[in-house]
Amino acid sequence: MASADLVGSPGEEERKHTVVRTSELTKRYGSETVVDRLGVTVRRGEIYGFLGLNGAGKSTTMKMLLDLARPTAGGVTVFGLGLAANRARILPRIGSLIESPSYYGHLTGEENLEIVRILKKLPQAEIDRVLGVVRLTENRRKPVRNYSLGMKQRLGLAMALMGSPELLILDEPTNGLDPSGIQEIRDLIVRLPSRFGMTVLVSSHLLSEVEQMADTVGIIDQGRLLYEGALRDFRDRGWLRIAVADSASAASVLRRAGWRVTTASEGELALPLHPDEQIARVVRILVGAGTQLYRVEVRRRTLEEVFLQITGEASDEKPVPA
Ligand SMILES: Nc1ncnc2c1ncn2[C@@H]1O[C@H](COP(=O)(O)OP(=O)(O)OP(=O)(O)O)[C@@H](O)[C@H]1O
Repeated sequence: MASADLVGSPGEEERKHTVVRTSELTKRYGSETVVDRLGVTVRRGEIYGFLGLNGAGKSTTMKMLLDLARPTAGGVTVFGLGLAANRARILPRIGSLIESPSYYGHLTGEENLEIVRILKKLPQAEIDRVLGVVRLTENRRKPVRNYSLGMKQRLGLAMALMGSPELLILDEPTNGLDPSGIQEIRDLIVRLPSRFGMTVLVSSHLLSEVEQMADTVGIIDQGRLLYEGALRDFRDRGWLRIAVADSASAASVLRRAGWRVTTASEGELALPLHPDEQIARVVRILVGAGTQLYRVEVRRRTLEEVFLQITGEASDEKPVPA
């Protein structure tokens, strides 16, 4: 049975809203499982941040989405079509930048794009368009070997944008760039859905980066999907930090009253975030028990804290109540 057959038959809704869906997607190299029954869903018009430490399986997954690696098991649906049986219909609608861009250093940016243009049978004007999008118009006649790393990466992005693909798959596009290069690439990516109606799947091992670009995040570790959801949901979750003179006795006062409390550090309590009325109750209980209360603050979780918690590396100094 072809692996695509494992993917459920896509309905009209699926076609409309879902651009990529993987089902039980698995890749093994020898005895090593590098992608493990992965089920991700990328929706139309969103920027999906694929986040994981180095070696988590991001590149391998992206290669399977582009038919550059064959799944050991499971399937991939793109634009509502099973990839295994519909490569010729799907792949021309995807642009990609996997690892570092391939270009000829002795040719100019324009000449490199000309090669892609001929391969994809696109009109001449497409070169001008993508050069404009990535802001390389002024440097179009320079040999690429004289480009900065950031310019080379923008050229790679321009190549991926040739022909206005509906889906763009970018593997660590800011890797190795300096802060201004990172900013440039990030700004370009963020605007793609609204400017061109594109859907973007972008991987990163940098939490701060995903946080600044993505609508949805998928966290992968050792080939497994640990979390998939709106980035907003992470930010909205948080906890209360209460600074008191004696945290041990204040914690036992609250626990006796039925509250879930952890001692964040000497002199500090941490509670899950509650609505304001409940915070007022907590304060009343503490003050009523004679606690010296110095400060009550709401702390939002950073993506990094969420990530550390999910990957089981959270330290005890950073309690993250559910
Ligand atoms: N062709 C291959 N043969 C054998 N093992 C491979 C192959 N490609 C990748 N791997 C292994 O699969 C695992 C996942 O690699 P992958 O490149 O997908 O991770 P990643 O999350 O993209 O990380 P990175 O950002 O470091 O590329 C790694 O342990 C890697 O060594």
